[in-house]
Amino acid sequence: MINIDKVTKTYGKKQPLKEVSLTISKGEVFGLLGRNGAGKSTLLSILAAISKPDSGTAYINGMDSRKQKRKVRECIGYVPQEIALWEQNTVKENMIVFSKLAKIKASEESLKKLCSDVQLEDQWEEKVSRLSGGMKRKLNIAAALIHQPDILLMDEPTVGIDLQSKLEINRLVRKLADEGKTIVYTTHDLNEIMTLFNRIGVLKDGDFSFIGTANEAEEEYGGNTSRDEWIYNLLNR
Ligand SMILES: Nc1ncnc2c1ncn2[C@@H]1O[C@H](COP(=O)(O)OP(=O)(O)OP(=O)(O)O)[C@@H](O)[C@H]1O
Repeated sequence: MINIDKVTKTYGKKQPLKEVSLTISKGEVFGLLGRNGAGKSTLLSILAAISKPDSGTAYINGMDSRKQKRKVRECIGYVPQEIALWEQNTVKENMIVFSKLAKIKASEESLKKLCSDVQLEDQWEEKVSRLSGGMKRKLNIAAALIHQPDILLMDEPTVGIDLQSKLEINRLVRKLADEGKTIVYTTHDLNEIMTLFNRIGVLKDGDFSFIGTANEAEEEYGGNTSRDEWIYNLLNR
């Protein structure tokens, strides 16, 4: 469970987060939306205990992300926007390095199982530099799951990848939520906005301008306009 209580973050003259509050339940898939620069990655990095709020508190499973950084990181899996892998090593070698970094004594079998959960079993011995963009994303997701986190934070995990990988990632996200993991996921993808999330939240001018289901958003912003148009309005108004 995630409880964000009046979190503020300022960078110079910019204030992407102004006393933002939100509760996300266990097993929920929450779509974090907003225009470029709205503060989505800033909020994810605070939840991941990578950066600190200037004021307010983010509680992760009841723990203060600022004061109990190490314990918070143990229950968070973070998939960053930028793919971060050792290109000259194999999938297997990458998974072993990630498990060592996470200080987890994972068996080769369990690491391979995580890769097969993201349909990468055939690439186990393949060099990362030979993988497609979608495969690299899936490997980053498998790596984020090594320490069996309760919460998965995913920053645009499907941007710029092939349709098959995207659908596989979407299915995995729903499966992980069904198993009880809490997922916060940023996207600009219209289909994901409509179908993937239990709730969506739109960050605008430092706070949530909308929190609710996609259907509720459509009722509020839809009317006679096309889907593209009302989602544009949802993000911009
Ligand atoms: N380390 C930093 N130093 C200074 N400004 C920053 C820093 N990180 C983010 N910002 C600024 O804070 C604002 C929010 O950025 P953030 O990356 O959180 O937005 P975003 O919603 O994730 O955008 P995108 O959809 O483009 O990824 C932007 O104006 C950005 O330029």
